[in-house]
This record gives sequence, C-alpha cells and structure tokens, in this order.
Amino acid sequence: MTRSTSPVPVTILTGFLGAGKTTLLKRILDDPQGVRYGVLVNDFGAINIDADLVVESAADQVSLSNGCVCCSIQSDLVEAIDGLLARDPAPERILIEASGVSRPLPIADTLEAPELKGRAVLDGIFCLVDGEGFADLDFAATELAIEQVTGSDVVLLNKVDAASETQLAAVEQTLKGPLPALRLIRTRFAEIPREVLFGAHMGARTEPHHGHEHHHDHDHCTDLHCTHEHHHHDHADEFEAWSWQSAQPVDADRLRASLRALPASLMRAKGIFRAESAGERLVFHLVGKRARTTREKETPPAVSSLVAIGRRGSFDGAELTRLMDACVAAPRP
Ligand SMILES: Nc1nc2c(ncn2[C@@H]2O[C@H](COP(=O)(O)OP(=O)(O)OP(=O)(O)O)[C@@H](O)[C@H]2O)c(=O)[nH]1
Repeated sequence: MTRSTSPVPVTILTGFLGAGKTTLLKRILDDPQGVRYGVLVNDFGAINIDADLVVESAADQVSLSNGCVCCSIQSDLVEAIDGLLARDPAPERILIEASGVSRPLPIADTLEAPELKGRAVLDGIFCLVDGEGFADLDFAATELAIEQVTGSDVVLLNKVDAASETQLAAVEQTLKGPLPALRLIRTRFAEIPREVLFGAHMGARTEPHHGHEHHHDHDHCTDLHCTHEHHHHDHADEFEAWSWQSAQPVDADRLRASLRALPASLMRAKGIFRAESAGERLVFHLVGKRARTTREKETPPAVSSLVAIGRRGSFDGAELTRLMDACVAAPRP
C-alpha cells in the first residue's frame, strides 16, 4: 500500500453546546462522496453519546471523552490524531468535533506538535452558532461562544428554520459588530456545500493565536475577547458533566416524565435510550431551554445513556441519578 506523503487535511468543527456540530459531522459522513474520513469526537462528559450517534457512519472513529480537547486532554488529542494517521489505509481527511465548551485555537495549535508535523495540516475551522438559542445563553456562555467564533474561519449560523429573522439578525449583529470581516453562512441542520467546507487550506499556524498580535490569515481575529488569563483555565473548573447509564430498558412514559423534570439549570443534555418496545431507539436533546425526544428506527443501544452538562455546582447529580433510575422499567418477573 502506497502511503500519501502530503499532510492529511484536518477540519475542526467547533461551536457551543448543542449548536449542531454532530449534525454537521453526521451529514458529512452519511454522504462521504468517496472520501475516507478519520473522525475524532470529543465529548466533555464521561460517555461519548456523539460517538454513538455517528457510529453507523462509515469512518474510522476515535472518541475522546471525559475532558476537553482544548485543555485537560490536549495530549490525548495528539495521540489520537497520531493513531488515526497510522491506520492503514490512512484517512484522506480528518474531522475533529470539539466538545461544546472547547476553544478551537488550542486544538489547531495541537496540529503543530512535533509528532504531527508534516503529517497533518489544518484545513479549516468551522464554528456552529445556534441561531435560535444564542440569545438565551448566559453572559459567560455567550463569551465562550463568541470566542469560538473569533477562532474560526467560517461561522455557520445554524437552526435558521427555528429562529425568526429578528433573532438571526440580532445574532449576526452581535457577532459582526466587533468582527466585520466575519465569514458567516446561514444554515438549516448544518447544510452546507462540501466545496465551502473543504479545501480552504488555512494551513499551519506559525505563532500562538491567543496573544494580542494576529499576523496570520485570520482577518476577523480580534483580541476583543482575548485575554491570556482567559485561555489557560481548565473547563473542568467552569462546567460539570454528569452521566447515567442503564443496561435495563427504560419505560417510555416514565422516561418522558423524568426528562421533563430535568432542572432548568442544565445547559445541555443528550441521551440515547432503549425502551421496552424493541426495534427503535429514543434520542433526547436538551439545548438551553429547548428539549426534544425523537424515536429513531435504529438499533437500540445495549445500554441507555444520558449525559448532562451545566455550570459547576448548578445541579445536583445525585438527584438526577434518582430521577433517571425511576424510569428504568421493572425487571420482568
Ligand atoms: N430546528 C433545528 N434543529 C437543529 C438544527 N441543527 C441541529 N439541530 C438539533 O439540535 C440538537 C443539537 O444538535 P447537535 O448536532 O447534537 O449539537 P452539538 O453541537 O453536536 O451538541 P454538543 O456536542 O453537545 O455540543 C439536536 O436535537 C439536533 O437535531 C437546525 O438547523 N434546526
């Protein structure tokens, strides 16, 4: 097998919790158009539900859970990319779905690690923004979302179907006000032509991007939200993830009741469940104030899982566990 000598292009998908990163990833992988993808999915929680959601797609996939690739598990990221590149056949492109609380530039800087030098190269950073939910983010979350935007090459203002024109215009104004050169595309379920996504060849970054000098190509990069101190803390200090699993099927009615009772302080929750009725799985998403459960005609997972993320100290994990244990179907006599 001949190995390509040119570096493998890497695309980073970033964006705040629930903005639509997995939706975009799935869209790409469901129609790979002949490209062999290597995929790296990072979930802040202990269970990588995103990995489960995209698992049926044909791609080499590595999951990085229980931490954030931009800070606490950055070295794991190098190792994971190294591992993907070493596969035979090697991927022709690598996609990294960052956790919703990651900052993209430290991830891009990872590609400069000596182990990866010349083997992988940054192609582009795409930031998903939730057009419907952006206005509901609290101040700190807005700040992080904007930081993700400033570190990206292109912003996908997503969920345009669910947002009003007034909402969308307000988000655009918030983002473009301080960043007039921002490249922003409105999307519905992250639908975007492949030519826009790939081939940007943003290339190697030659200097740290969080300093106050930005000499590189990213003309929309400003230091507005960019303080050194800000970039060096660990997201584990700010956010807390809780997770729950059950090998027993759940009772669909009780599950609905438990999910409705989840505290409003949660910023994001997602789950995949095996209900007693076989042949389908229940997928739950809570993004800010909005929650949705769908029945999917996919093989149900062997183990039902739920992950929730909120600000540290803003919810009671033991209470959540009690709530979810209550929806496990009684064992059959
Ligand atoms: N109405 C609407 N819903 C969307 C759109 N894009 C994604 N969603 C839904 O929003 C929820 C979250 O989408 P994901 O793609 O899982 O978001 P994410 O950014 O990967 O979430 P994290 O990995 O937890 O940060 C899911 O229920 C999606 O179906 C859209 O354009 N319109």
